[in-house]
Amino acid sequence: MKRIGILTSGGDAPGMNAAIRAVTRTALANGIEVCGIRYGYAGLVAGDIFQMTSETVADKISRGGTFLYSARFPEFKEEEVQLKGIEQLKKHGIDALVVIGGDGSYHGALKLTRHGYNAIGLPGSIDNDIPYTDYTIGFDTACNTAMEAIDKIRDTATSHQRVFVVNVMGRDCGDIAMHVGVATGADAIVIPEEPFDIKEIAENLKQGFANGKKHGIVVLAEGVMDAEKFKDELLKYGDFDARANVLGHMQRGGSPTMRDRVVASEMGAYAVKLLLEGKGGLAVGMENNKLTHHDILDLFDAKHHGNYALYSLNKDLAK
Ligand SMILES: Nc1ncnc2c1ncn2[C@@H]1O[C@H](COP(=O)(O)OP(=O)(O)OP(=O)(O)O)[C@@H](O)[C@H]1O
Ligand SMILES: O=P(O)(O)OC[C@H]1O[C@](O)(CO)[C@@H](O)[C@@H]1O
Ligand SMILES: [Mg+2]
Repeated sequence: MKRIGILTSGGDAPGMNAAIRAVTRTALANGIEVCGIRYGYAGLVAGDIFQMTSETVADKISRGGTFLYSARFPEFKEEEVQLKGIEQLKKHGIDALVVIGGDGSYHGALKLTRHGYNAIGLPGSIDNDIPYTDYTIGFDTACNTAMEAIDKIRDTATSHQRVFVVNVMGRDCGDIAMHVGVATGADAIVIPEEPFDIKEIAENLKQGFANGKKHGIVVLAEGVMDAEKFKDELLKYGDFDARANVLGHMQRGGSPTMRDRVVASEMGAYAVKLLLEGKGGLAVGMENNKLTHHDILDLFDAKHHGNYALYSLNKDLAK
C-alpha cells in the first residue's frame, strides 16, 4: 500500500480533526502517503483531493469541526455515483480509504469495500448511536456543551421558578439526553428508547415545586417530539410557567474535550494499522476501554445499546 485517502462525512463532530491528524501522522510514519478528500463523498466524486503532509495537520488537534469539511451527499447511495468515486480513487492512486463519520457514512465505506477498495470507518458523530463502540468521537464534547448550556438555563429557570423543556440532539438516540440529564440533575429525561407519560412528568414537576424546588428541567431528546409541543402538552396537566429551548447545532461545535482528542487519536492510529495489515470493510470501536474492530456489515444487523441504567438512576435522583 502506497497511498491512503481520508474524508469526513455526515454531521461534523468535535475530535474529527484529531482523528485526521492521527491517521495522517501514523500513515506518514509508516511510509504511506496521505490524500485529504474535502466535503465527504461529494468531494470524492468531484475529485476534491489533495496531498497532505505532517504540516497540513499541524495546529488542528484543538479545533472543532472538520478542516476537511463534511457533506450530506445522498447521491452516493447510487452505484453509478459510487463508481465515479472509485474512478477518482484510481486516478489519484489511492489504495485504501479512512472514513470518519456516522452510520450513514459507514454504508458508503462498505459500498467502496465491495467495489474492491478497502475502507475503514471511524465513529465520528455526536450522537453515540453506533453499535460495537461505547463511544463515538464528538459525543463527550457535545455532552459537555449541552451540560454547560443547561446549567445556564437552570439559573434563569430558578430565578423565575419555571419549567424548561430543553431539546438536545441525538437524532433517534437518547445517549446525549441521558448523560446530560444526569449531569445537570434534570427532573425528567425523555428519550426515544423508553416509554414516557407526560401527565406523570407534569405531576412530578408540580410535586417538585410543592417540595420547595425552584425550577424544573426536562431534558428531551430530539427524536421524541418537538420541544414546544412537549411544553404545551405538559401545561395541560401543570399550573406552572414553562418555556421550551432547542440547543441545536451549537452542540456540534467547539474545541474537543480531552477525552474526544485522546480517543480520536487512538482510533485514528489503529485504523491505519488495520489498513497496513491489508484489512478493510471494518469499523473501529472502543469497547470496555479497548480498541476493537468489526465487519461494517455486522454493524448494520446490530443495535447500539446505551447505558440505560442512567435513565433509571436519574428517576431515583430527581425525587
Ligand atoms: N446507503 C448508503 N450508501 C452509500 N452511501 C451512503 C449511504 N447512506 C449514507 N451514505 C453517505 O454517507 C453520508 C452521511 O450519511 P448521514 O447523513 O446518514 O450521516 P452519518 O454519517 O450517519 O452522520 P451523523 O448521523 O452523525 O450526522 C450521506 O450523505 C451519503 O453520502
Ligand atoms: O446538520 P443537520 O443536517 O441539520 O443534521 C442534524 C442531525 O445531525 C446530528 O447533529 C448528528 O447526527 C443529529 O444529532 C441531528 O439530528
Ligand atoms: Mg447517523
